[in-house]
Amino acid sequence: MQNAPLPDPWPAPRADAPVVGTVTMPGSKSVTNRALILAALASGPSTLRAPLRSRDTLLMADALRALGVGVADAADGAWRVTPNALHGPATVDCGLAGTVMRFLPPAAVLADGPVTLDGDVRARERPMGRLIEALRGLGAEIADDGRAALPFTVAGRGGLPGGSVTIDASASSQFVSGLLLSGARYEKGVVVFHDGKPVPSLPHIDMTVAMLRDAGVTVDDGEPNTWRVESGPIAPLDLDVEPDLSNAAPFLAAALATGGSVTITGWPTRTTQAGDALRDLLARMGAVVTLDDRGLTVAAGARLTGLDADLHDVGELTPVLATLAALAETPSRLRGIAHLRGHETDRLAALATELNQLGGAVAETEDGLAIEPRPLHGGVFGTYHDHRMAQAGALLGLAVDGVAVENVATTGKTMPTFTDVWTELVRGH
Ligand SMILES: O=C(O)C1=C[C@@H](OP(=O)(O)O)[C@@H](O)[C@H](O)C1
Ligand SMILES: C=C(OP(=O)(O)O)C(=O)O
Repeated sequence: MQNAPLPDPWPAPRADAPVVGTVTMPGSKSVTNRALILAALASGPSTLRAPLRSRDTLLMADALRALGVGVADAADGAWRVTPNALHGPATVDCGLAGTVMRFLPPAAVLADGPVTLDGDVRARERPMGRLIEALRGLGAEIADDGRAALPFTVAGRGGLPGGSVTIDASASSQFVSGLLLSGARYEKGVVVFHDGKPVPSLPHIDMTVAMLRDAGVTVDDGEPNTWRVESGPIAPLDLDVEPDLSNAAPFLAAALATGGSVTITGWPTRTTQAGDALRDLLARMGAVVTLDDRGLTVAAGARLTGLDADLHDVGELTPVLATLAALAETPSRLRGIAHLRGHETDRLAALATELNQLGGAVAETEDGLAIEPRPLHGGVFGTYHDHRMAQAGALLGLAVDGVAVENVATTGKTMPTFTDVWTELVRGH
């Protein structure tokens, strides 16, 4: 049976007691979409167990299917991916997924015909130009309408010379990850040099490198800002997808916003996921953090203090951390996150606007946010098609009367079960 559509705006549940509970997160978006690309380019069929099924990953699966790859549901919930020579003509809907718009074009150059990519209205504004230029530098032909953004058409020729390329990846680490993920299938492999302001989200590039190595690809990342991928086969994957640690952020923050305690099951003891930084960041805000056999438990400490942190490496945690900071006892300063202006929405502007509208004192700085705690009041929290803004609104609603989240369904970008899991956690059953 189909679930009833969610009300819009969605009245966020208010916590009338400390939030205490255990949550099992669905699979990681970043791992799932990397695994899909690698499996599509591998030398045999792959199995991806417990993959994330959400808008971003279903769009990636559909994109690969459009190119001739088999992505089939297995009885145990796994995805079986059967690679194939990639075919064009094909059209790809990137939605608002950075991982689709940045990981798919470097693979589409291997198709034997044209591949046209487009996405949501906002997707046409997300940074793409440097990646398009880099692919052209490696021998690809790409036709755009002069805006160096979506929509554009990759003239697949069944292969790419590859070689060395210099790219300014300061707008998104995904430019580098995209080139590395497909680089082993280029005739000369790929060497990517970054030249520009520091690359954000480096743990995500580490994840790319680790997953390539697990698939038998030789990668040298020993020099800063340089990544070398040797040409060669990609071994089939047999992978258990880790839980999504970034999507765990609002659930863990719920404990701190309400004086409670939340456990996320299956938290990996070793991971390249950026969300692992929550252990340190939440502890710096006063949480008691325990990683043991049950998973990761975050419990409220004596005080919820503000945070002074550089989030350059873990920018996707910002909407939840900024919202928690607005509920803290002392001011916060979040730095190193100018690139968030090119995310699902301009997240710095969106957070300042929405928190201030409910009584907050949030100022945009050149590279982040300055947050002064203030008593907040209810109202509609706008989300700008941004799943993490919707999570932020839900978090605020735990501690502030009368918060309603506009278009909470946008959480389906990475967690279609968000409102169900959230409501169950808050209600305690
Ligand atoms: O490669 C990835 O899976 C991601 C990289 C990061 O992108 P940026 O480097 O554009 O911030 C991150 O914010 C995004 O949520 C996922
Ligand atoms: C920045 C994000 O997504 P994307 O993969 O679309 O860039 C995010 O999930 O916070």
